[in-house]
Amino acid sequence: MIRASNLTRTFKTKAGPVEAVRGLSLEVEEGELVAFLGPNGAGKSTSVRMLTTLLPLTSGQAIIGGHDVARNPVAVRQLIGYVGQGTGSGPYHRVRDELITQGRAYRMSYADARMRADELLAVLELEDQADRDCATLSGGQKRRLDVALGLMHTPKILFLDEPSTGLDPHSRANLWEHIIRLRQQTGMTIFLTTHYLDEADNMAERVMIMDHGKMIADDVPEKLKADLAGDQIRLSFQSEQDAGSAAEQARSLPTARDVTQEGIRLILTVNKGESLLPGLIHNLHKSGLEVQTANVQRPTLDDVFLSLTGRSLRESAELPA
Ligand SMILES: Nc1ncnc2c1ncn2[C@@H]1O[C@H](COP(=O)(O)OP(=O)(O)OP(=O)(O)O)[C@@H](O)[C@H]1O
Repeated sequence: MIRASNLTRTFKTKAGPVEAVRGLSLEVEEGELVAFLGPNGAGKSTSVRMLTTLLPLTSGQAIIGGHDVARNPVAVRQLIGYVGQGTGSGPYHRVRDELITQGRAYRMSYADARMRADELLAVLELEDQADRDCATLSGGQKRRLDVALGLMHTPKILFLDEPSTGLDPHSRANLWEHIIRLRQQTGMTIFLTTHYLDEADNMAERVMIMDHGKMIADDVPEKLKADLAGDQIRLSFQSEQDAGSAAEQARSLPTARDVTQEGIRLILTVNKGESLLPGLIHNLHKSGLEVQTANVQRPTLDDVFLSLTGRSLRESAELPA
């Protein structure tokens, strides 16, 4: 559905060229929900804008639904919906009218546009707001309207650029409920960029991580976490000496990637921590080492980014509170 090979985009600025995207290749199949993650300035928006025909490519090729974005942008635009970072609605227009105007821009008849607008108002639970000015909507309602605007022409692929940034947790969850329901109903392909690691982790079937204009990881979240980060088993002992002896024993485990001792505490980075823990405690007990406390921490996508780049995505993304 989406295929990009070797995409680059260089901006000319007074301070010199900025290589925002440096050889990006990716593939997204029909019906997939893919999240594009990366810190500020990684090149996510620039990539999405190229894929959606909004920005010319410096080099490379992008094919969307069989159409080349550079050669046949009109056909691509018919296939895709794009919801950008800023709100797309005019403040003094009524919500339903705004949707109808959008439909008319896609050459729908007034009757069809009106019907589709009412359908989307229902799906996105904006019926009660239909006759209100867009300016009076809450942040969450505005974002839902933006999504509805992007869906007026029934696109096969929806691009969402940071759809939930700035929304409170309740509105984020609500927006996601709507997006997931829409997807279940239509089987739409969804490509989104986000700063929210939990959102990418929970919602997306596949996560692509971008850094400095390049793709540095592309896989299902569970696999990225297992392969690149691993679980952390945290144990504590009665004495530093016991922790030291346990560390020695733990280092001989074939699946232990890292063993760190901090006083009476031991941190093991391993594969499949939960299934390893009971046997580990049993073996330590047999050696006369009593574990006082034990827990397993599952990795996050931030741990994946950290293991790939040595930086925390959370910090470099300057997340909103
Ligand atoms: N029109 C432009 N002119 C010059 N530089 C630009 C332009 N647009 C983007 N850039 C630069 O390209 C790089 C990538 O920007 P882009 O907006 O694609 O990143 P991003 O990953 O989407 O970041 P964010 O998460 O902050 O939205 C940045 O260094 C940015 O300053």
